[in-house]
Amino acid sequence: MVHLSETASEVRQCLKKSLCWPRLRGLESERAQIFNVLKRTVCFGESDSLIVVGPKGCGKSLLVNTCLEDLELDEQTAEAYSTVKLHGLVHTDDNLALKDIIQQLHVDELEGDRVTGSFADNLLFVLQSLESGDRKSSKAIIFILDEFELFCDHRNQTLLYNLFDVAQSAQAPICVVGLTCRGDVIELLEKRVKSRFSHRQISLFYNTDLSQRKAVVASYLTLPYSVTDQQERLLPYEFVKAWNDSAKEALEDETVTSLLKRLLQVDPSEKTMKNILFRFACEIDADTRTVTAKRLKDVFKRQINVDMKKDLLKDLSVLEICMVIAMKHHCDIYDGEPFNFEMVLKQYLKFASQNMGHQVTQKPILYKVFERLKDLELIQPVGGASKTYKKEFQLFTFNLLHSQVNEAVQSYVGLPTDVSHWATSNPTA
Ligand SMILES: Nc1ncnc2c1ncn2[C@@H]1O[C@H](COP(=O)(O)OP(=O)(O)OP(=O)(O)O)[C@@H](O)[C@H]1O
Repeated sequence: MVHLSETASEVRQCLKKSLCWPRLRGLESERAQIFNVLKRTVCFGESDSLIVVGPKGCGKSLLVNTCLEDLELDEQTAEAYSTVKLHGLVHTDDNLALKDIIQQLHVDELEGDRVTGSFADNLLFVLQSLESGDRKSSKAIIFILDEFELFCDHRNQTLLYNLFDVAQSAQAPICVVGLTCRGDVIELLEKRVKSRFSHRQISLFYNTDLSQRKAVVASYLTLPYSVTDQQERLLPYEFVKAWNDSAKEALEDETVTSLLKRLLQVDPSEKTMKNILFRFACEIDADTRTVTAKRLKDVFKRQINVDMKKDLLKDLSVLEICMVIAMKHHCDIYDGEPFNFEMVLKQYLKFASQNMGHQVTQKPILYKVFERLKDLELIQPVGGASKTYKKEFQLFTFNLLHSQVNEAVQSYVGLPTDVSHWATSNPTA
């Protein structure tokens, strides 16, 4: 006789397991592309470099880790390479990175030998210490640089320069793979570093298709009929069937669908969605026999209500809110086209001259406000910060939904009435 709490714990475990050990879905061509680059380095000693660019939580790490697993399983490449993983938030300077490279390559005994040489000498010495015979028989090294853009802040970009230099001049068989969220990352590279980079770039995007998102949620909520590991099976077939059927049904619920849609608009990253489902899994108790739409609604609503941007908007000053409204109006008029400070200023002045008369704020102060909104990431530069334009003409995109602005305006305590009227007025009228 199976106890109800044991069933609940088994269900929790199954769901958490599938949430924690994801398998890559789709991205076949990107996977093949990265795998081929890595394989060429490992099998033929062809050094290379590439950067995977995509927004947070879109699957960059999962994609690269899957390619590394593929490499491990491939008979031709197994054990013929070493992997070094560095992270921009951990390896905040090049010496820290070099120390970790030495540790990860298990060549610690070399550390004392070359402490007097330059960084480049030391790095090359470490890489060449793994060589044996000709280039093809040397052990290849795959460098994974997560949060790649942070390595660009290192002094003189020495690590990047040396890694790309080794890769380009084929001094040792290495492949440098950078992972970053910044689409303008190439512009962050110094000229001499940029010229050594292969310019191989792979871009990933969020999948915002609602029916595909539903299928993903369903796959995470589905319990397996057979347990593959050695555990004793506790869940009866009828229970699993009822659970899986109820999950499908709950996902067809109208409110659940609209909540999923809203979440895709607010935060399309799969990471967030998985966090919500993880919470759902944690809350499964002995009374949970099926997936109900009500439970799903509860967890999704809780997450959607924790809208960070909404919280940020709540703390803005009236002037900052005015600039946000001016941006919203610009987007309404020009159909979401990017804007620069001068364009937003024009919208603001149109309103201020009609409603505030003598209180019109000076341009330098408004520019400071604009910069603060940029620092809060409520607006985002198009194509990175360009040095060729004056900063007032740098183009930005609006990172807020109109509904977020409207809600913030409605809930703002003490906002002047003319500002709230302006927020809800039709700018094209
Ligand atoms: N194509 C996909 N297939 C399966 N899972 C995915 C896919 N894309 C994203 N995910 C899920 O999203 C989560 C985040 O993925 P991952 O950590 O690889 O993103 P990332 O782009 O590296 O994020 P960050 O920029 O924050 O480092 C993973 O747990 C993974 O389960």
